[in-house]
Amino acid sequence: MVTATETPGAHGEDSPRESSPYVELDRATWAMLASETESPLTSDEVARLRGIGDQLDLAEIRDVYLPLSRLLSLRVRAATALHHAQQEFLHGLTPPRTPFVIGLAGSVAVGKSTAARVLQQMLARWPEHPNVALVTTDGFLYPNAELVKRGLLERKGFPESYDRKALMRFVIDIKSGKDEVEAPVYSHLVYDVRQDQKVVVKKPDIVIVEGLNVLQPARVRGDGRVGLGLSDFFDFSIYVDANTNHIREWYVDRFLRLRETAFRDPDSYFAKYAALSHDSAVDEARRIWDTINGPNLAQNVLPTRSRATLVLRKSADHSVDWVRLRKI
Ligand SMILES: Nc1ncnc2c1ncn2[C@@H]1O[C@H](COP(=O)(O)OP(=O)(O)O)[C@@H](O)[C@H]1O
Ligand SMILES: CC(C)(COP(=O)(O)O)[C@@H](O)C(=O)NCCC(=O)O
Repeated sequence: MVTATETPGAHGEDSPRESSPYVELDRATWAMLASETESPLTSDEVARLRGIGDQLDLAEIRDVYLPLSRLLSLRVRAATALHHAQQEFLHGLTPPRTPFVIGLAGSVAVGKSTAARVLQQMLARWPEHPNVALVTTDGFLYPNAELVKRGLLERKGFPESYDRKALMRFVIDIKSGKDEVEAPVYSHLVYDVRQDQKVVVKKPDIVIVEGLNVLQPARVRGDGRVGLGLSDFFDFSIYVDANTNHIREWYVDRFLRLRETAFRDPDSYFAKYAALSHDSAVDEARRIWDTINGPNLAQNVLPTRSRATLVLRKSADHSVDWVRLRKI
């Protein structure tokens, strides 16, 4: 028997206490949901998936990601059955197959990319859906030259810094079952979109779309009409969450580590920071956080959390403390 908090309770703030659409489970209760399933990843594989500063070990895989991959696999199977039933009803008016699309949102430096890579690997081990693609939305940022033209270079990551039409087209093409869909690629090293590179998604069973703003609702147009938003095409969505003060510390710590590694590359946009003293580097990282990533989190990212099907809440050491699931 699994016992859980019926309302968002101490951690939630997104809905009234009665008839909450959410159920909140502490880590131990969530872990029990997959207690009889064997973890498909070895400790070497887990080490390869770990991002800078992330706390990811076999216990995290077993307690947090195994129940999630079971739940997702169950939902993929149900979605496939529903698609087939509807296709029969519509006499083939719908595409013969449509991938299961997972949106994965959260702040800069919260560990979205590690969570997405882990899920990709774990979901690919299920024989029913071996082809799991991962696409990050940073490829859809406008190139720096265009951001400069629009006066948006200091707003990288804000909703308006993306080519939202192209991102929407990409997800619609994926959901329409196109055999091959291309996405642009962003390089953190050069801090810009790579004009010479593309990622090709071929006949995927599952696509994970990871990015800051994937849960943003559709915009109201000038004439008052509301179109479709990206998340209207998601079969499931995940928000990676943590206390904002912790995320700010993780961002600064990561900046200091990158200063010892990636920033040393002469091609790095941040090469100018490699020579900074420790204290000046901390000041610079805090400045970037306090002027760009922090305000974007508060104004655009965090307000979308209540839209997620699942919230993974991390504690100060990066391990997931509790999980909140939309139960209806
Ligand atoms: N300036 C940088 N140079 C090299 N790699 C970076 C830089 N900034 C971020 N990264 C890497 O890019 C990935 C995505 O980072 P980010 O968008 O902050 O999302 P998250 O930390 O939630 O995965 C991470 O693996 C991070 O380590
Ligand atoms: C590239 C990002 C906007 C993240 O994009 P995402 O993949 O979430 O769409 C972000 O990592 C970033 O570079 N922000 C700008 C400020 C900074 O350098 O941290």
